[in-house]
Amino acid sequence: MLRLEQVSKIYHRGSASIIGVDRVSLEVAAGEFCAFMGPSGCGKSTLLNLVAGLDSPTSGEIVLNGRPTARFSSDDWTRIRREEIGIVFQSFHLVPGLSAEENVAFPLLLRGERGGTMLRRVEEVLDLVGMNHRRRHRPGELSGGEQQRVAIARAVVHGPKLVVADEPTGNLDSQQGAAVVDLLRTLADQDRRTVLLATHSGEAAGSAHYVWTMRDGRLIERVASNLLSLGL
Ligand SMILES: Nc1ncnc2c1ncn2[C@@H]1O[C@H](COP(=O)(O)OP(=O)(O)OP(=O)(O)O)[C@@H](O)[C@H]1O
Repeated sequence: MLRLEQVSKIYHRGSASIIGVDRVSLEVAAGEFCAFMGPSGCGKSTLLNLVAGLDSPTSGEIVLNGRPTARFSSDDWTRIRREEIGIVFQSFHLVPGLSAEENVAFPLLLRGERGGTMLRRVEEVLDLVGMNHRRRHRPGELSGGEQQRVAIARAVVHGPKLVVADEPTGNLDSQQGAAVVDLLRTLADQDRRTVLLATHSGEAAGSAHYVWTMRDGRLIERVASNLLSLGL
């Protein structure tokens, strides 16, 4: 579903070159939940941004569902993000003036969907994240964990095959964080979505099927997530 070949991202600031991601090669199959873990600045966000087309690589190739992304125009990327990718950020980015269900409906409205079928889909994903009972609440009336669950519902309402989550538990306490990563695991296990998670947290990464550790923009080691708790 996703393949990276020797992907690098170098940022230039004046005469300085800053390595974002350094010669990363990997393959992620459909339905896999893969976490990227490592210290601040190791390249986790850069890697996810490259995969989601929010940034473009300096060199190397990214192949998404058999298509090299270098060939995508910015209009292609907009359509692909609207149809095939769901993105979850650390700060939930919900629209404050809209209710939970209006926030979740938003991507469908952008696609021109209306009516009963759309409303049923919104209800279905709010059920999936356990937030139907709060559907009329605005973000300011929800806890951080609840807001993130609504943000996940919004990220998957259009049925994307790939979900990219950048530090989704960063603003949450450990109990709320656990509920959020469990939900990401459900998206992979039940719906066969591919999920990429960037996190500092070994606890969060432990919910993935496997974890890539990163340092200085490089993938270091692929670890089975059940070994994380043993400190291996
Ligand atoms: N737009 C940019 N311009 C210049 N350098 C950047 C830019 N974005 C990221 N970097 C640099 O690239 C490197 C990787 O950053 P990145 O944000 O991917 O790390 P991260 O692992 O996600 O960190 P954190 O856990 O703190 O979010 C860092 O050295 C960072 O300073």
